[in-house]
Amino acid sequence: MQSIRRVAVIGGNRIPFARSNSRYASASNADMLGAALDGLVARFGLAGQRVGEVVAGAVLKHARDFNLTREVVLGSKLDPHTPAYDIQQACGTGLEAAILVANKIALGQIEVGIAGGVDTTSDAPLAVNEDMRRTLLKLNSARTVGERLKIAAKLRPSQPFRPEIPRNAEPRTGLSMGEHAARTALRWQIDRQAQDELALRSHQRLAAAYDRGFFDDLLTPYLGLTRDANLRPDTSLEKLGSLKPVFGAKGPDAERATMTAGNSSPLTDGASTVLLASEEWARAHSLPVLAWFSWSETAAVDFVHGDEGLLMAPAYAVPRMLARAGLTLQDFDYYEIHEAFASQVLATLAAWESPEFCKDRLGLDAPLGAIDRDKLNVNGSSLAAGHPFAATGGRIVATLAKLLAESGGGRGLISICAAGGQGVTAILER
Ligand SMILES: CC(=O)CC(=O)SCCNC(=O)CCNC(=O)[C@H](O)C(C)(C)COP(=O)(O)OP(=O)(O)OC[C@H]1O[C@@H](n2cnc3c(N)ncnc32)[C@H](O)[C@@H]1OP(=O)(O)O
Repeated sequence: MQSIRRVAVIGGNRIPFARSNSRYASASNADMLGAALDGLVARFGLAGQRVGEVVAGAVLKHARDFNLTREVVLGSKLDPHTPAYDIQQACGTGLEAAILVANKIALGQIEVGIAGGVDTTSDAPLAVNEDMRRTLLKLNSARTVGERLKIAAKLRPSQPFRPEIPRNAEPRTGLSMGEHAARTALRWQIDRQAQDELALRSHQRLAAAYDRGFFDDLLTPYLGLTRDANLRPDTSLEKLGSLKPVFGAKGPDAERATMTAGNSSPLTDGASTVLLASEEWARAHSLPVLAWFSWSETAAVDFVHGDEGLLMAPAYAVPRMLARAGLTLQDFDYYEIHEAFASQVLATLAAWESPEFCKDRLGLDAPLGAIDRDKLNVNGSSLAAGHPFAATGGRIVATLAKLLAESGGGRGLISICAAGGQGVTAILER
């Protein structure tokens, strides 16, 4: 048996994120992931090299993209002998890909790997309705003209085109991510002002990070964008406060709705990649280590039968990970909590502060307690940058690793909520 090895985060590269149906409206997942990968290959001199594995994914994929990542690798400057495959863990995809690569490096199965993610809601896969799909499949496999004509005759105007457009909703409840989060916001009594303040801080901090050049070596301009297009440096509490609630805004609790377009992450297009390696590989290639990838945990909640919030799984994953690592919630210099919605970040923090939640749900004698909010998402997060589902993990890993390198050391916590009631978390250290 090999012993476990340290896993280095060498760096990341992403393209600026764009709001859905804007600058990247005609770019495909393959185009965007390809652009992020090309930038990473160029930055770290990987052209012609055979990398151990490339693992990436997209939440929304066309049928033609059955192994999107391999196709992107074949179109890149990496050695074509580089194995590559897709994974899918909703918004946790990018981080889960990094965990997979990190674990293989830690076990000595590969020396270097690339994790990534991409998503576009502009170029979402569109399917025909079920009847039409089955008829078209039969038509495709018909052997004779006669058979084809017989099947085609069944296509009637009464069986119209009716496309099925993917919805940002849970199949088991039919509710959107936002509607689920609105229920959680009510349960935890998350107020509007606190959500708007979190959103404002996200924009201000992301803008400041851009202004000081923090993203210069984390980002490759793409299709004319050099910054995340959702970023609004000029937003204010007044503007945010004037927006109408969009989730939880119907039904008996409509009066108490708090979630708006300003304190919810927008539908976004974009891609990210991260380079991970063994210490030996990094040394042999004279590449500095930004941070070490140390612990990870994935949890799931029963939002279907139980009363657990859809996006609350990180509230369970983090304490499990802390227990294994022998750490407390306060033992961190930075907290990167993905901002799907401001209310979901605040509900997660409230759960960790709640003696009842920590006792009844986590089985702890004492609450995990509060975190220092000044250490939360210090370079902004998804409310300002946007959230191209599978690409968010890579954005966060690269941002946190660079932050740790820049500040000379410390420890950072990553927490990402995902559809399906799951949560993916990890720790980076330096
Ligand atoms: C998927 C997983 O696995 C887990 C997760 O992460 S769950 C999260 C998944 N993501 C989502 O669910 C996406 C949620 N977001 C949405 O569906 C949409 O963005 C939304 C419904 C919230 C808003 O959509 P929209 O109405 O098209 O937004 P948009 O037109 O841009 O904004 C509405 C208004 O707010 C304003 N606005 C938005 N953000 C603002 C800000 N920060 N400051 C000031 N004004 C702002 C806009 O300017 C616009 O104003 P006008 O109407 O005057 O032009």
